[in-house]
Amino acid sequence: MFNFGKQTIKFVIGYAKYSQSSRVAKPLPFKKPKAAGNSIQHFIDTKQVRAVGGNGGDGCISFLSLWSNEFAGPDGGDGGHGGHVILHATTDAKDLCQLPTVARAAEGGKGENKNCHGKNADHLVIEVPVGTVIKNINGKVIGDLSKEGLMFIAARGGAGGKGNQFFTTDTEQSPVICEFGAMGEEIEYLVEIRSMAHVGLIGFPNAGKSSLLRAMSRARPKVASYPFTTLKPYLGIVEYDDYEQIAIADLPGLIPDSHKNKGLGIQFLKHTERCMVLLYVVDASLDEPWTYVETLKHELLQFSESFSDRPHIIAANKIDLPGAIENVELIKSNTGLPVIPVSAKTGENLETLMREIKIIYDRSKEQQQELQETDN
Ligand SMILES: Nc1nc2c(ncn2[C@@H]2O[C@H](COP(=O)(O)OP(=O)(O)OP(=O)(O)O)[C@@H](O)[C@H]2O)c(=O)[nH]1
Ligand SMILES: [Mg+2]
Repeated sequence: MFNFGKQTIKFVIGYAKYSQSSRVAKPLPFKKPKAAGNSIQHFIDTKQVRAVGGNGGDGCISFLSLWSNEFAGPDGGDGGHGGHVILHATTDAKDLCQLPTVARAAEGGKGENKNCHGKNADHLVIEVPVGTVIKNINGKVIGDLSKEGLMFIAARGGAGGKGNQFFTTDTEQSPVICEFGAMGEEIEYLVEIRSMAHVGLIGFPNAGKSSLLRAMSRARPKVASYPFTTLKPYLGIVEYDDYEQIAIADLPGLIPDSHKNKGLGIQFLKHTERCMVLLYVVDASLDEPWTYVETLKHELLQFSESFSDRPHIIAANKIDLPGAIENVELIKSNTGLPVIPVSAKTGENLETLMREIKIIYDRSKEQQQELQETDN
């Protein structure tokens, strides 16, 4: 009926044979379990990196010899340029895990005869999160990738060497010299992320910072009744009716002498350096809670003087506990700062706190815009 070619018939027969033999049940193949050892990925926010630019390709010494012209002159081509190492800020990257400890760009290709130019190497472009700061080995800031798309050339590649054709002059028609490709730069950097939160939660351990962030946003930082539950900064986004989104950073707790590396130290405060607003969270149910605010302020100033003029308010947390509400007025009178009594547990007064944050945020945003306009 059908006009099958010879080959097609062979295939059909072969298939039938295969399906007959596959009727025999076989056990499922053994599946190797996944390694459990390194399945946890840590958030990497600082890294020391050695950036090495690619070397340029060497020039070539060559002389052209044609059937009609045995001595047709020098034709050694130039070497290609080495690649740069470039850091590129993008919102796709979340931490510095893509940044290798030694970032080495490719070398340029060698020059060839017949004046062939060596291949220019591709640049090594490494994606880092927006908010990455690049410091030299002495700790001085030399690059700040604060906006999406900004790039930083960490190490330049070497230029390609010239071939002997380049050195031909009126008096020297057959130069036997060429250049080596230049070496790429090799520079060490300290790279760190400064998160771009708008509001930073500052407080003693157990004050209820993580609980507040949980209550205000969809972030789910760990909450527990022991100190130093939060070991790393945690970001949450609060959405408002006007579609404004404010990023709030929950930070590890500060204690007296944190700047002397007590507790978890103060290095994580680098994440608050860009916060527009600081929210001091104090446990209002404790005795003399205003003294905690003074300590927090002192520790912040030990990290950076820039915190002195940062807008800040106090959230007097845990007002559901006995004795807390009486302390609110005392905190106000002792610190002279705006105090908002809240309870992260019951959600009492949270709306007032969020409204207050928005007002201060809007105000400082306007101030920043005015400053930028006057600068321009
Ligand atoms: N009663 C009451 N308890 C609260 C409130 N807020 C937080 N807590 C409790 O306080 C304890 C500490 O809360 P966390 O949110 O982990 O405190 P933290 O400031 O993030 O602490 P660290 O991460 O250790 O710095 C937990 O047991 C919470 O349940 C509150 O408004 N009322
Ligand atoms: Mg916490």
